[in-house]
Amino acid sequence: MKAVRIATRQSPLALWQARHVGSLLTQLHPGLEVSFVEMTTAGDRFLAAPLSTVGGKGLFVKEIEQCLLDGRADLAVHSLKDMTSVLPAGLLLAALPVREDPRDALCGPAGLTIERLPRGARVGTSSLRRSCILRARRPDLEIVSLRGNVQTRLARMRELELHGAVLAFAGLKRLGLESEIAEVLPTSLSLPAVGQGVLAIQCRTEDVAVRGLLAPLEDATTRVAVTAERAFMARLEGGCTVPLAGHATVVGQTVHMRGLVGRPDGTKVVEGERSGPVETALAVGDALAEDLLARGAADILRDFGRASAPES
Ligand SMILES: NCc1[nH]cc(CCC(=O)O)c1CC(=O)O
Repeated sequence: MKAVRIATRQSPLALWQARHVGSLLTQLHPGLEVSFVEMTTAGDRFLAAPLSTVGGKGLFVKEIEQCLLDGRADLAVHSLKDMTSVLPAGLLLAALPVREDPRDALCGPAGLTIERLPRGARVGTSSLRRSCILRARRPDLEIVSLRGNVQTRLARMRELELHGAVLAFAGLKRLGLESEIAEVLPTSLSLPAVGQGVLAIQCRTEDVAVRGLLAPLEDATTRVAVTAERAFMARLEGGCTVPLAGHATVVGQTVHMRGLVGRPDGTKVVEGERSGPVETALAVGDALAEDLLARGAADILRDFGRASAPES
């Protein structure tokens, strides 16, 4: 292959991620020509409405996938976190590179921590998961909805004079915005979203040439963690406007996963964990979902689940 076209959204984070994969590919395959097909997706066009009411996280991904299916591009780079558990026929996640730091980060003035937020502080986030987790820990906090790309959210945080805002560490790091971070939240405090920090490189299943180019970017450990996390999400997606968190790590030959389902206001949180050999990653995620369902997640899904998926 002499040239590949990479489909991407036009947000600064999406462009950074696509260019990053483009440069990894040219390092691996000297002489390969890389070009970019930049798209504005429905998710980018309806920024004013809460994501859960305009069709969910699949919105950022569907048009890019159609671009691949139509042959207008050869591969796409997504944030795995933005992808639903079912992929369209004919496409696959050909490579999952080494995961970036999956933790959430509290942005705001230096020295700020979740513990030090004053009573009744106003904290920005666009995610049901982050709202639920914050409120469960600090019921006095007022959660203010922040939408849009990373820079837009930080600008809104200042405009609205919020005390702070919670964003993904990975996105801030990629954009060189680490100086905005006051506290990186441990996963024990803020359990990450399924797939957070992982880049998903997608192509047509039948395109063996592109699959060959992408193969060296694959990280086996990331694949194991993602397999557990996405099995967990798939089992729970029946009610997808519900706060959901799931994070797996691999130590030696064991995959360990924690998961959480909660009420949006944080008044109830069902949490659990599960471990098993790496070859059983799918069963680990699935069994953890079953366990949470049996211990109260099914009630939460029944009360708060709707047809569309939230941003996580
Ligand atoms: N929901 C938007 C989104 N999708 C992926 C990331 C961060 C990068 C990643 O998780 O890989 C972000 C920004 C955020 O949540 O702050």
